[in-house]
Amino acid sequence: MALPQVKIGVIGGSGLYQMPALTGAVAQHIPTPFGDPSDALVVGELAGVPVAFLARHGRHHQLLPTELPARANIYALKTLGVEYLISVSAVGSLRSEVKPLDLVVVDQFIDRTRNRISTFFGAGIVAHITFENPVCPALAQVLIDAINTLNLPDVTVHRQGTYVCMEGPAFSTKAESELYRSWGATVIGMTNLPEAKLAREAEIAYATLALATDYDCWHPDHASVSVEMVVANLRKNVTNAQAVIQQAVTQIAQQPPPSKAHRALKNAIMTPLDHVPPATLEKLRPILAPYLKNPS
Ligand SMILES: CSC[C@H]1O[C@H](OP(=O)(O)O)[C@H](O)[C@@H]1O
Ligand SMILES: Nc1ncnc2[nH]cnc12
Repeated sequence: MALPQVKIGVIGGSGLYQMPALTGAVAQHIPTPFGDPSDALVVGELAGVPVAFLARHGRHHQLLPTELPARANIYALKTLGVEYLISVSAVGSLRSEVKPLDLVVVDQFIDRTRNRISTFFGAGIVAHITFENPVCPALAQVLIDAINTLNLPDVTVHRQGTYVCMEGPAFSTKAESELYRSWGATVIGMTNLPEAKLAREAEIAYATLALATDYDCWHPDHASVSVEMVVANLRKNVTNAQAVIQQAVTQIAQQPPPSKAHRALKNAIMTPLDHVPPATLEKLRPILAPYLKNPS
């Protein structure tokens, strides 16, 4: 049976394993050439707008950051027709002004992962996407506007910030935490960078709504991060996150923001497509479709 087509995707991280506001939800199991996604993609409507939701670590939080099938996740979302992808993530704060329970609309990343595959390319096709601005500024602005429109009581929003993506699963040492602070980074997590790269390769606009849950382990006046602390703070602000997503989705549906990400491969593919092995072209068909002579 043909899959439903949905323009907006949401990846929920720690603490956001489902979206109760999603109506008419149907679970879609979408196998991909890169394996199975983290879980079924749940397709339904948020305030009347079709949305696909995916629990990043699986609905029971059973996948480590290193084990996340990021390629399958992004590929499956692309197969559904997703053009805008909102990531919701728990992060540690590396700055005193970003307090636990604050929201950060991240605009930069630093890659400290060591054991992830963050490209769809290879196997006879080479491409180099531009990644100077890893987050789609137009989609990030939608998140900021959504937060401002909601006027949530007691919520501080930071309109930009650099997210260090570490390998995990252990949290950082104090020396690492201080190192990232000396680099000027704002928050730390373990998941978003591979997703952002793969979404760009798949020409999907990507933005992150980061929920600060702790001060990692650098702050002299605050206890070091623990799962207990992260979960307690997530419980408090996951409702806010869902409200922001619903508002953002409404705004995207009313006025889809133009995004350069939607043409990210235009000048990125090095290998002439007639020199790419047919099996590779077939595997990447949903991603390469606009550039193929015979797209369907
Ligand atoms: C439960 S604390 C560490 C865990 O939380 C974050 O996950 P996500 O980005 O999916 O919200 C962090 O990256 C770690 O995976
Ligand atoms: N301090 C931290 N480090 C890495 N990932 C996190 N997720 C939430 N808090 C974190």
